[in-house]
Amino acid sequence: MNGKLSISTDSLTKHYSTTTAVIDLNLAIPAGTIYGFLGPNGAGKTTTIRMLTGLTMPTCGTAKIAGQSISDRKAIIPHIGYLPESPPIYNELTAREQLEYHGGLCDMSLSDIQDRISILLNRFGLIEHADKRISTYSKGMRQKTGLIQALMHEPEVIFLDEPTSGLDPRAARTVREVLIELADNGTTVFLSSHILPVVEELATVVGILYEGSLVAEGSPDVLKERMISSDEQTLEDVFFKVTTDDVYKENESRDILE
Ligand SMILES: Nc1ncnc2c1ncn2[C@@H]1O[C@H](COP(=O)(O)OP(=O)(O)OP(=O)(O)O)[C@@H](O)[C@H]1O
Repeated sequence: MNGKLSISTDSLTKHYSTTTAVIDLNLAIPAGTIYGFLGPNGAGKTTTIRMLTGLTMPTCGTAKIAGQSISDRKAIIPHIGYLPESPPIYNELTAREQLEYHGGLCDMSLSDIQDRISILLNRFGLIEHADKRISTYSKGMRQKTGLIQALMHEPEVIFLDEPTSGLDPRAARTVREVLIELADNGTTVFLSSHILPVVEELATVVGILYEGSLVAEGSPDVLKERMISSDEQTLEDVFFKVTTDDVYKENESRDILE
């Protein structure tokens, strides 16, 4: 990890008519961080990711991804990979065609596209199915295709919404190993997941969103230490504590990012 910020937001806020989805979100995430983004259903995680990937405009506030303003989606696209909850892939295409198409959109050269497709299809055990239509794929195979697509242009920042969803244990382990390797090489991984043991294992920093506000942030160990209890604590205990109505106030844990 170095001091360069890959993701920074300043009072990022999104209102949908009468709903406030995200309010005054301030993030400062250095390159090489695996940032576990947690929160109950409806907390504002997807809205945050959609703002950070330029898919929806904030109502107010600003953000930069890899130094580029999110208001300029064209400028951020080459720097980001995004795996939403439902992988954005075409049933009519084969995985190879889908990935070639995506590589072209990312301005990759043909030889880079072919090299990356081959490496990643092998890594995720999909090579034998690469020339079958995606419409014939299982949920896990679709998920792997979406994940490869998010990674193939080697973006500096990767946004992942439940990346291990639908994967068998071996594939889920491969994903975890790949994410650790990416972060070791300076890629920033923004990981939204309800699977707390996965976040606890992978994340170097965890942020917990509750009703649109960041109510806790810090390393999993720091957050656990801040729980006032003699019992052994898990990230799940922290999650339940900070997402009750008796909102746990954020304080010194943010210092670790600044
Ligand atoms: N397009 C939209 N129009 C109106 N309200 C929306 C829209 N998208 C999200 N919301 C509302 O914004 C709030 C935050 O939703 P969001 O999808 O960001 O939460 P989330 O944390 O991703 O939830 P989940 O874990 O269930 O996926 C919710 O109250 C939701 O109903």
